Amino acid sequence: MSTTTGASAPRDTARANRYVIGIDVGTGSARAGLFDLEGRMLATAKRDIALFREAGSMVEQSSAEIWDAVCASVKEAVAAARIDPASVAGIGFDATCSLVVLGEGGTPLAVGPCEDAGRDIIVWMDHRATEQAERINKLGHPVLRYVGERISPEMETPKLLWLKENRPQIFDAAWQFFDLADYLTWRASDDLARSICTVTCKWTYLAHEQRWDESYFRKIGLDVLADEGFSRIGTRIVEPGTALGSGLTEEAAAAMGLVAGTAVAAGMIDAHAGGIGTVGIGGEPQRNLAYVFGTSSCTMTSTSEPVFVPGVWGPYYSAMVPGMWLNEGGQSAAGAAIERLIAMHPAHGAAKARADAKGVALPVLLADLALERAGTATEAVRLVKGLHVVPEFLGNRAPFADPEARAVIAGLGMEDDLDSLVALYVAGICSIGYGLRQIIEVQAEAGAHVEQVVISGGAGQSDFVRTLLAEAGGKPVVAPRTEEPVLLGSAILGAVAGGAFATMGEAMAQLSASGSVHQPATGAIADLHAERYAAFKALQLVYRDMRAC
Ligand SMILES: Nc1ncnc2c1ncn2[C@@H]1O[C@H](COP(=O)(O)OP(=O)(O)O)[C@@H](O)[C@H]1O
Ligand SMILES: O=C(CO)[C@H](O)[C@H](O)COP(=O)(O)O
Repeated sequence: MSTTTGASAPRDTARANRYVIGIDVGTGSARAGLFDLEGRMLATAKRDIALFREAGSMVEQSSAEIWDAVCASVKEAVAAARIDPASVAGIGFDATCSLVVLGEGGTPLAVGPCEDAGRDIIVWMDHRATEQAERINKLGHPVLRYVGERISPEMETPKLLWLKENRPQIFDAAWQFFDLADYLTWRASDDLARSICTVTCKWTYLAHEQRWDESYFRKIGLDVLADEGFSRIGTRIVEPGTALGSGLTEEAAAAMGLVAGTAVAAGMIDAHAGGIGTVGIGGEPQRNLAYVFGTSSCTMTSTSEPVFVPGVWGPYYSAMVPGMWLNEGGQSAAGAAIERLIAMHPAHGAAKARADAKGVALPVLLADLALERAGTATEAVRLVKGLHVVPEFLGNRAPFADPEARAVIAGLGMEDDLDSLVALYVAGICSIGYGLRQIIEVQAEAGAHVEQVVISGGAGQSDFVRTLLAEAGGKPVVAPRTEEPVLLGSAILGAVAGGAFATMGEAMAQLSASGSVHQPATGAIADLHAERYAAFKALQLVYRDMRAC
């Protein structure tokens, strides 16, 4: 699928007819967006990518498939925009924080028991390393202060430990372990540099001290990585947006339909690219909480000084906005939780057929139906009538850092009609908003205050969702001007690497702007959300106490 828009040429002649490309690899798809140097997207293209699930919370992907999807998307976007490939100043990559395992010469290695080398990625949402994470947490090493006190099984060191303990032949044979974004920049440029963003947020690199902590690796049982001088996980750590190697290799350029030597930027995790594409709004990143609502959700808060919030990842130095500290929260399942919630309802099949016939995704159809039935997005909460959801199907990422938390649904009846499915959908979206509110409150108590939420991600494109999040979450939700803030964030990296802007700060300030603003609820609707938020917290708590039996 690709789309083109008929934007007029940029006013600044030095910047006219020069373009940048952003690539975003989410959980479900790889996408490329081609932007001019005023932040307008001229074309985009997308390829879906496969996800393989196995018993034991295992979720795997293929790096070769993802690379091919990236190249095909770039080629299609460039062709759709009808630009001269030589006018592309730079290319940036973001991706989910999944672990790629490659053997000598870059050959894929099977990460799981199915022994399929076509599955060489342990996906971020894979919880196979929960036991390893728990063991690491019990050791209480000081680096854990910089991951919100508790390492998550979604991070890379527990996953590496799992590989070493469960698939030692693969662990030993591995030539490089990459975060997915770093794998992509290596494929593009042949440069093994890692991004500060990936290794600080997911691998325990201490960016504020510019070092790995050897004692951590030794203490948790990954001493071999320290013995090797970290050569398999990264010895050159660079700022996102740094120009890598000599730009695109001949091979990568041919696969993408671009010119060899085109600047390739050190990349970022996808949520962080969403942050870069949005927090520059208003010129004061610390006022804005970047909320990236896709398969998962991420809350990205920037501060000048480190703020330690137990249960919220970080503080990470310079991992998103250069020179600022980052706290990262959110939920492991957000869009995925809504999908799971509605899939359980008896009317799901019929509703899905209706959505397919209209050519829209089911959550989009349900949002339209809720709006139709309620009259306004604000009134939609009244459709919910006693239905409460805690959507923690894949644990609580923040503020409890509890991967074993589970979802609660209260108030179900025998209804099997479309209206009750619509109500369940609305209750689910409200609960995503209550989870956001809980993180904002806990962070504020610790000293990280935000004034507004700037939204990105696939689910964040819906005005209905934005309004409900503002009303349930209790903060204004600002939609960026661009319809693709994550792709824009990634393109900003490419623009800096290509020399179109001197710094990330300059590029962010010039290319991000706000669109619509959705205000928190007032009056009776605010009271209703306050009551429902209290119910959300009560259910969360009561289930935590009873889940062992
Ligand atoms: N209106 C909506 N309401 C709820 N969820 C939505 C809506 N639109 C999209 N989504 C969800 O957003 C997710 C896709 O977002 P996207 O950012 O493209 O995903 P990713 O980058 O994780 O692959 C899916 O889980 C999808 O169901
Ligand atoms: O952990 C994360 C960021 O730190 C993300 O949740 C992960 O990368 C998946 O992203 P998405 O929901 O966009 O597919």
